[in-house]
Amino acid sequence: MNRIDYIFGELDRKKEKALIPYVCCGDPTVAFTEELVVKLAESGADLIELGVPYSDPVADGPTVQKASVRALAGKITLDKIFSLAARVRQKTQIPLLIMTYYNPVYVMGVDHFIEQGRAAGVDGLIIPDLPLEEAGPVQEALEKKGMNLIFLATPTSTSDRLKKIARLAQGFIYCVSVTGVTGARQDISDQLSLLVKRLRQETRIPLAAGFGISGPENARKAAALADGVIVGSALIDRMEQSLTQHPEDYHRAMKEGCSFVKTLKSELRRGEAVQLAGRF
Ligand SMILES: O=P(O)(O)OC[C@@H](O)[C@@H](O)c1c[nH]c2ccccc12
Repeated sequence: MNRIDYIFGELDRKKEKALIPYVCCGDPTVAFTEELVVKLAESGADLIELGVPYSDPVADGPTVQKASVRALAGKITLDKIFSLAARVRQKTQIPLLIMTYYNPVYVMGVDHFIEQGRAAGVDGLIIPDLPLEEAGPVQEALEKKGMNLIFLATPTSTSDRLKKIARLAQGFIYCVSVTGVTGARQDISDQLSLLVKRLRQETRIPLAAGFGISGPENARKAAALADGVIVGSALIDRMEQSLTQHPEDYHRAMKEGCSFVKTLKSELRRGEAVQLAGRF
């Protein structure tokens, strides 16, 4: 069994929801990301999204864009990200997902990219701009290495599309909770609840909600609907603020990030959120 299925099985047994932080690799340095990922795992994160910074993003909101600019300024590369993943893998068994636009995969070559990921102990890929219709070869290549392709479903996906996603999905489905770009928001929209209901009619695979989760309150709401939550911008915002107030105090920024993740996870351990989900 791969690490993704294993962790969702464990969470189900413990009646907990998954917390999936997104980190932007190399923001502000590779060493920071490396230590951060290990500490997030110790702070209650269940899976980690390792974001590949990209200069021409499609769905990144301002926070993720700024993080990517910082990482690119620090000369982050795919090779550095694979070796970062490999070093993290020496220290923790947390499932690692590489989140990247398709272009870097295409340029490196699908097989080579996947082989590098496998060697580094990566468990799956999330490729938001890879259309379902063209995902077949990538998914097959991943499958051969025991890795998963995580699909995204959005509030605007048609029923036909949701059916296809449900049929092909592995690991979990990334439920985009809003129409728009990434970034912390005040509240969880009704769109998420509808999307989850629609997907639930098609599949029992775990559903993780992302886009706009900004704190304990709306993490709990999202977790009441889905099996897990993905948090990117809100985590990056906290560390960025800390670094603005205390320049170069990386240790402090990392601590802030970890205590945020601890707070979020404690909401996802609460029984009431779990009962509402009704996966089984
Ligand atoms: O930042 P948010 O609103 O918490 O959402 C997670 C998101 O940042 C992360 O999963 C992500 C970063 N870039 C993306 C591009 C497409 C889809 C998702 C993403």
